Amino acid sequence: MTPAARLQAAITLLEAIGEAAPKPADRVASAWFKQRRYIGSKDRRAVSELVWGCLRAQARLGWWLERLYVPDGARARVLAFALLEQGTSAEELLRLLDGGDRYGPPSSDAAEADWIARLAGQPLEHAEQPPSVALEVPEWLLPRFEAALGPQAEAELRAMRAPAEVDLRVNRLKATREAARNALAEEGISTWPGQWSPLALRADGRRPVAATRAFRDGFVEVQDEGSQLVALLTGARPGMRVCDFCAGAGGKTLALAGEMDNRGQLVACDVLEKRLERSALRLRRSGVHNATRRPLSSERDPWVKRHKGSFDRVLVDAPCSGSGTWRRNPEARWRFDETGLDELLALQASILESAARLVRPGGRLTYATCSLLREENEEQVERFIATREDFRLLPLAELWDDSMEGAPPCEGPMLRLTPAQHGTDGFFVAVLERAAPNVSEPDEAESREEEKP
Ligand SMILES: C[S@@+](CC[C@H](N)C(=O)[O-])C[C@H]1O[C@@H](n2cnc3c(N)ncnc32)[C@H](O)[C@@H]1O
Repeated sequence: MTPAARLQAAITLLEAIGEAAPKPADRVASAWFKQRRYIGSKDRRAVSELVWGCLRAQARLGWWLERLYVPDGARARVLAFALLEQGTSAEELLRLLDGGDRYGPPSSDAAEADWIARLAGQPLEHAEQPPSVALEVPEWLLPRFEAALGPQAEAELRAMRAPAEVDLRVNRLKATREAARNALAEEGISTWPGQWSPLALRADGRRPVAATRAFRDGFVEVQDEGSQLVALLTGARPGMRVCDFCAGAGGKTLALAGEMDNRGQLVACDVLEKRLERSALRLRRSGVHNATRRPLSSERDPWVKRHKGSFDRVLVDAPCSGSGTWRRNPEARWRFDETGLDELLALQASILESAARLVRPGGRLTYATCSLLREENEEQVERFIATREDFRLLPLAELWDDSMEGAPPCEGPMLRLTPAQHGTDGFFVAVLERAAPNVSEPDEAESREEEKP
């Protein structure tokens, strides 16, 4: 592809992402590239870099376009990004636009040539941008980040603007970390051990791991190191009965299965059956034999009542704002509002309350999110404990020693991981233990009501 054709491809893809909202950008992009198999890997990387650059700089680009009275759109954004962040000069850009390349963008008019000349040489981040623009965070959310992260908020939000590393989790059922690392190296993929998880490998990210034999043979899965820690801290062990209550496409189910060494029972639940189905192939590839999938009508599905008190471990990887994963899904930050957050908070509380019923006395309930907001994390757990005398928070340091080497990365009973501090996506984990019998569940009466026809 010529540089001009790459520009045009980026404009078209950015437009497609905008039109397909709220569909996640990575899904739109992968379908878009699939329909254009003639685009080679180098060009694909260059186009993606432009598009993801624009998504990461959404607010700052918008600020610049508004300042120069430029009508907003995919073309303006891609061109502005090339000028502001990629160091393309105005002359170079105009040469590309006006060079008559049949696969390039249509040539520029006088108004466009004028703003291109004025924008060239400016920095993407400007001292006059308000903090929410410079830090790429919706204005209403900034105070919540500050409340959660204190003086670290700015550093974390800056870290969240950058792309994430490619993390892999070694599948214990098929390989050791060393064996997986060697297998990947033989296929030209360099990796190095992660900092926290004993199963983590960090890849250089320039070659697609999913195309390797090591991946197809189930030696590794792509999974952020923070997500690996959530699964490890759940403390699933061979022979246990384990429920992954919000299993989605099975990212953590796979990790739990590895910890169980294929022994015991693992049940993956979710309200989205299609998402749950996507885990089937991954479970097969990973050689997991002890997992079943259980679609739920809601968190209060009668299945929960029927299986109350029967699981040693229950993981609630709750639906959340995803505010810890903006490095991977930069567009997600603009796609939810205060009402959406309030709805999520109510859902999280309800899921936690219902999933808690599944835990046997002496068993554990793990609550996790990929959010950094206190409302979704510490406050949910504190509210739950305040109403449930039969659950107590387990100290993280103890749980950490059971599964990890080295000191835990934070103090206190709950774990919060952040991109700037830990090099992972933002995650939150709290593990609660259910007391021995004779403390009755407060919602027993209510759940009996539910079962009436
Ligand atoms: C953070 S995602 C789970 C990601 C998954 N555990 C993984 O590691 O790949 C949260 C999941 O909760 C599911 N969910 C939403 N509402 C639910 C409910 N009421 N009961 C159970 N699961 C629910 C969503 O469909 C979504 O798949």
